[in-house]
Amino acid sequence: MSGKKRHGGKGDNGGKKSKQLVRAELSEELGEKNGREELRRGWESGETVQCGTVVLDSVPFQHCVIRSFIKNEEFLDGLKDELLALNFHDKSNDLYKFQQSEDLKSRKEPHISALRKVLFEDFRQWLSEVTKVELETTVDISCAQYNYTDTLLCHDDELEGRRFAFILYLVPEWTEADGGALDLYSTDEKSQPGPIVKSLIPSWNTLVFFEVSPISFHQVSEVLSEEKCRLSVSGWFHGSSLERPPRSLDPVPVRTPHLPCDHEILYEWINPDYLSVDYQAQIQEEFEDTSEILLKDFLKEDKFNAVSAALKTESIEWELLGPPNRRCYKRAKSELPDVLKSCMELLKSEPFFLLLSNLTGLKLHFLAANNEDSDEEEGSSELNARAPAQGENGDHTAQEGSERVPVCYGELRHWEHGHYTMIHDYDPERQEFALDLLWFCGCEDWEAEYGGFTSYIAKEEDEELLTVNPENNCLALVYRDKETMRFVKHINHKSVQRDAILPNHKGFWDFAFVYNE
Ligand SMILES: O=C(O)CCC(=O)C(=O)O
Ligand SMILES: [Fe+2]
Repeated sequence: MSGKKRHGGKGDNGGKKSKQLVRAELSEELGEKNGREELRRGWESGETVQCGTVVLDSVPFQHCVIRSFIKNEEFLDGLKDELLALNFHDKSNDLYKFQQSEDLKSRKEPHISALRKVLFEDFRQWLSEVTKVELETTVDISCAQYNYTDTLLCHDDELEGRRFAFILYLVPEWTEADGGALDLYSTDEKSQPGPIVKSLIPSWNTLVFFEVSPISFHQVSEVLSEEKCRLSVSGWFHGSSLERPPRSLDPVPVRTPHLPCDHEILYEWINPDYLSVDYQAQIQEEFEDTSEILLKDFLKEDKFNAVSAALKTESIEWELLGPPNRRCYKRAKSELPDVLKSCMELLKSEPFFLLLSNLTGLKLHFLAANNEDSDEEEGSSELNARAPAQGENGDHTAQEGSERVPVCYGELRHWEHGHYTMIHDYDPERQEFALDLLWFCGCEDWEAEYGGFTSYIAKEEDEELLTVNPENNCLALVYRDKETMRFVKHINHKSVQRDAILPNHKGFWDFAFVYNE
């Protein structure tokens, strides 16, 4: 007998006897046969059914809310204590920020064990009866804490074997103003999530379950309460998954070759330090080592001020981009005030492509490749283009013999509270070699803890390779290979305090361009 080993939690006096005393029971209403039959019919027909403490609904997808889920209330207090005594790990990536407990599958604490038993025995059977879905005995359960600014962005839960998701909330008095709602998204004809059509506010001893399907898009909205902890136990009942239709690819942005333009444009716009041949050579050397570089004070001060002023005071039309399982930020429409239009043109211009070649060693301009064969030869352009080291880094998938023309795509973006991008399988940016350019404006007093930074990670591993923090007039150049993905971290509620004291803007802006050799 392994009675010697004690498993921690408060209220656990280790003995076998106390374990047997701790029992969780489902609310009596769940035991009633008539109710169960009515719910079964409701589930089958997709109609909304309220049956005592149980409410079934199929909009926007089949889900159910069960209030007073566990009969013995005092059991829940014991459960909560055991859960809070567990080790929690900070989890943070493009999709979420919250704390997760160690796996609850084999924890021996009496209340946790009893909850597992009631969920995966009694309740699983109830669920099978109501939904007529055969469920496996697989135990898949953990505990989560969402505190101030934590969130789990839009996702569908789909993973082989998951048939129903469940969440049991152990929260204090909770209102809409506390955030942390379980939001359900509607979907369009291509099964892409659109607007949120239902928000379930968590409440003590309420269990929500829903069918995991290609349209079960939901999120935990950001917790806005600075004091309350949104504690929950959640997991999945497994069974055969529903069929998954292919997802739609994001439209590939139209990439264009450089715009012909006089070299004067560089002297008008760019800090002259970056136009010095020697300094460019130094930068290129560093870039070739690390594949990234930050160039501070990149634009001349008057240009930076002019762009800043235009962003803050001129009227610009923005569109909010989705779908929410992939991105949420504002992109400027093409009609722009003159100075911003000129700035966009600068970044697309031929001299700028050549400047980027000189700063990075990438072949973004034919002049940059001229002296490919000879290291001694100096470049022949006005800027003395230096030979870039033509590494193994080009994705030369173009048809053989045809010279590939370097291209770019760029947008002006506005980042505010609630905005983010996510890594996903249908991104045309996946699996390519590219030079990313970010140039920032409106970032005064921006803190990393607000989010909004761009994080580069190695595909498949969650390993963070590089973080680019927004900083005024700073140009970030990052060379991305096929194994590298990036996202912009969710901008959280802490940023709102800063917004409140800034005179004329919220969040920040960036010009985001991608260049391909
Ligand atoms: O806590 C919730 O309300 C939902 C959690 C969730 O969606 C998940 O863990 O996948
Ligand atoms: Fe989920």
